[in-house]
This record gives sequence, C-alpha cells and structure tokens, in this order.
Amino acid sequence: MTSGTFITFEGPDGAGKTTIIRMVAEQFTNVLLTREPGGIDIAEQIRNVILAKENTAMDPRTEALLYAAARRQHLIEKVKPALAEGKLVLCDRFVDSSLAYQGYARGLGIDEVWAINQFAIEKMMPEFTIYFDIEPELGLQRINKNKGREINRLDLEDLEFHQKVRQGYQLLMDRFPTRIIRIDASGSVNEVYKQTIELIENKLAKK
Ligand SMILES: Nc1ncnc2c1ncn2[C@@H]1O[C@H](COP(=O)(O)OP(=O)(O)O)[C@@H](O)[C@H]1O
Ligand SMILES: Cc1cn([C@H]2C[C@H](O)[C@@H](COP(=O)(O)OP(=O)(O)O)O2)c(=O)[nH]c1=O
Repeated sequence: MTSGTFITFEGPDGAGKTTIIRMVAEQFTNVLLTREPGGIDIAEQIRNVILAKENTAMDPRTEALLYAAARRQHLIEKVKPALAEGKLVLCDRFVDSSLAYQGYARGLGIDEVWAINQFAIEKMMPEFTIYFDIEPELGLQRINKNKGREINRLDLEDLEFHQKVRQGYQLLMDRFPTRIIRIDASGSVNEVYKQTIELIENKLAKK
C-alpha cells in the first residue's frame, strides 16, 4: 500500500489547472507537482510522437494507446515512488483526460478507452480528482488573450471539440460521482484557488 496521497486535476484547456495547481503546491512541503508526461524521458519520447505535426496519419486508437503508454511510464517512474515516500502527488491531467478527449470527444467510446487504461494503470487511481469546470468559450478566451489576437475560424472548430470535451467530463462526473469533485473555474484566480485549497485541506484532514 502507498502512504502518500494522489490527487489529479482535470478540465478543458484554459480552465486554469496549471495556474492553480502551482499555487496549491506552494502550500505543502512533502509534495510532488507533476503532469503527464512529467519529464520522464520515455514518456516524453512517446508524447513527441503523439504531438509531431508530420504524424497526420495517426489513427485515434493509436493516439489513445500512446497516451496510455506514456501514462504508464510516468506512473511507474515518478508517481508510484513519490507515493511510497509519503508525498502528496498533485498531477495535472490523468486517465480522465483520455476518457473525455479520446473516449468521448474523439468518439472512441469511454468504455473502450477505460479498458486500455486499466491495463496501463493497474487500478492505481487517484484518491480524488478535482474537475475545473468552465465554459469552453471562456477557457479558449483565456488562452487566446495571451496570444493577443481575435478568435478565428480554426479556434471555432476547436470550440466545437472543446464543447464535446466538456460533455465528456460531465458524463464522467455521473459515472464517478464520489471520486470527481467539480469546482467552478470561471471565477478569478483567487476565488478558484480558495475553493481548491479548502477542498484539499478538508479531504486531507479526514484521512
Ligand atoms: N481564474 C482565472 N481567471 C482569468 N485568467 C486565468 C484564470 N486562471 C488562469 N488564467 C489564465 O488563463 C490561461 C490558461 O490558464 P492555465 O492555468 O494554463 O490553464 P490550463 O492549465 O487549465 O490549460 C493563462 O494565461 C492563465 O494566466
Ligand atoms: C493527458 C492527455 C492530454 N490530452 C490533451 C489535452 C490537451 O489538449 C493536450 C495537451 O495537454 P496539456 O499540455 O496538459 O494542456 P493544458 O495546458 O491545456 O492542460 O493533450 C489528451 O487528449 N488525452 C490525454 O490523455
């Protein structure tokens, strides 16, 4: 058995996960802040294959399998040892990203993607998952704001995809009602942070 605590953070792009998770990590000492592929060499190599622009022929199932493979390596090399050392592990995205993006938004099926991920994670699931819920329009606006340009046609195609991603996460909340805890991520950084840290401290106090 592991002695640490494994918490994952999920949500559409631009929900504020990276911003908030960093602020949360600063409040703890025995903590590992990580994200997939998390600087693990083998997992980074797999990620490069997934993201390479020239790989236009990549089949969606191949993509899902590669995400699961990268997840496995990150889990074994980084997450599991940290938990064994009693650390609080905060992970930016985990299996629910594959279920929402590949399973639902890409249409592979949540059950199918769950099955291949079971092989990869061998029941190593987070104690709980914080889902940053946001209208995809607002998430994309936040991202685009920093790019300093108007939303264009391609971004709108993105929008449709991200709406499906959000629907996928909503289905996951129905499926895992005790593990996944929703936070309204549309407020200010301080508001979202306050809700998140209160939630984590409450959960840790009950352990
Ligand atoms: N609550 C917030 N309100 C406004 N802007 C935010 C908020 N949280 C994050 N941002 C900004 O939105 C952008 C995306 O945030 P980020 O933390 O990278 O999201 P994610 O990791 O979920 O994709 C960043 O430019 C960040 O500074
Ligand atoms: C982990 C994971 C990420 N993704 C997607 C989500 C993001 O759009 C993209 C890159 O993830 P990431 O770099 O974590 O982006 P963000 O800062 O928005 O969280 O990869 C999947 O489609 N499936 C997965 O299993």
